[in-house]
Amino acid sequence: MAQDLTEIRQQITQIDRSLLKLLSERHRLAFDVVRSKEITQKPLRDEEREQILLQELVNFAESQNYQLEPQYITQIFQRIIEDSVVTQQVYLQKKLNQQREQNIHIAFLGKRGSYSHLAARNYATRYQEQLVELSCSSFEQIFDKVKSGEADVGVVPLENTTSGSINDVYDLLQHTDLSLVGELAYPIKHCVLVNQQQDLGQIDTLYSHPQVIQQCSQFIRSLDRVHIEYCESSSHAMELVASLNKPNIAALGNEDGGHLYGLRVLKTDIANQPNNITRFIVLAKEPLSVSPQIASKTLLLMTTRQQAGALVDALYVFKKHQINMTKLESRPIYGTPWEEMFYLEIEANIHHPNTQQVLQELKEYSTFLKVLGCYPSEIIKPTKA
Ligand SMILES: C=C(O[C@@H]1C=C(C(=O)O)C=C[C@H]1O)C(=O)O
Repeated sequence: MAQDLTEIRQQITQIDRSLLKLLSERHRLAFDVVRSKEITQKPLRDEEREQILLQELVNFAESQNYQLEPQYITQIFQRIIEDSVVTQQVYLQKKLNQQREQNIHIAFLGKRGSYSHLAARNYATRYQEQLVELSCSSFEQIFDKVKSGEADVGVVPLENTTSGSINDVYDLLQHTDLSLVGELAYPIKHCVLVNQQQDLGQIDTLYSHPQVIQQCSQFIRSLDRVHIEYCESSSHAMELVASLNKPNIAALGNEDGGHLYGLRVLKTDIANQPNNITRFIVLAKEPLSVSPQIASKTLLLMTTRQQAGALVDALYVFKKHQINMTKLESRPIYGTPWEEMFYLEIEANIHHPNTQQVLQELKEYSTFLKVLGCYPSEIIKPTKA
């Protein structure tokens, strides 16, 4: 006779609790590890150890006949390792930058429930800090709030895996005195949110932010003649749809935000690209010190001479010093037609002598060069088994 479902579920709950206890024990060991590395000055990340560990776990599971897919084991442990690496990074960074306040004031775009709000919360929980939320109506306002000291940090989106670079933010970076102090990747999961029990056929008007509309263009095209109402942010859209309370309208936003406004999810996963991730950057008034034990990135602003091969000459400096470039972006310079400002993100710590040498050499090929900031690489690339 089959076992009673309630009993089986009780067993599952017990096992899950045991798993949680073990995860917590492993999490705590990350602090012992980082304290040991503080003394030995070893880099926090050791991809060789990670690879050996993953392979051993897969082999062990097979030898024990655990009936678990190698890919499943790898995925779970990649996530566990990521937690360990980030925990160690945060520990070192907090020690190095002790001026960080406990009650962190964070400025972000949109109201409660916006992606920027959720990303800002994510950043604050990483550093286990109390969050005072400062909702802003434009990117410019976020920059201003950080500049005036009203906000300790501002969280702004820089690029998205579907719609690409966020030009307005790049343009603001061109003229700012603020420093980049962090980055974080936040998965964007758009859905259709409604007030009542309606179905998709009844919807003739969609409310959302232009970026969201762009990222869901294929889904929107698949609908019959819908009208688009552009909003300041997806949270404005959700709030509006909730207050209008009409059967023919819907907001495109995220599930958590929707719950906040009492909306119901009508359809999930509507983005053109399933892997829809936004990379946010964190801005502060003062630059951050990044421990040499942590993998870090630096964002540079640069203009080159108006001559053939000028950019190639500049880029060659990175190749010569074996510095990996993670992003190259260009934007027009206002008031100077046809000249471009280049944004270069490199895997390097600004304090490292090699990076300082690179900056020296770059001066020869550039007409303007500015360091926008150096920050821990918080997007941990998982090691393959
Ligand atoms: C825990 C360590 O730090 C990092 C995290 C690892 C893990 O979680 O297993 C493994 C190697 C390092 O990248 C370690 O060095 O052992």
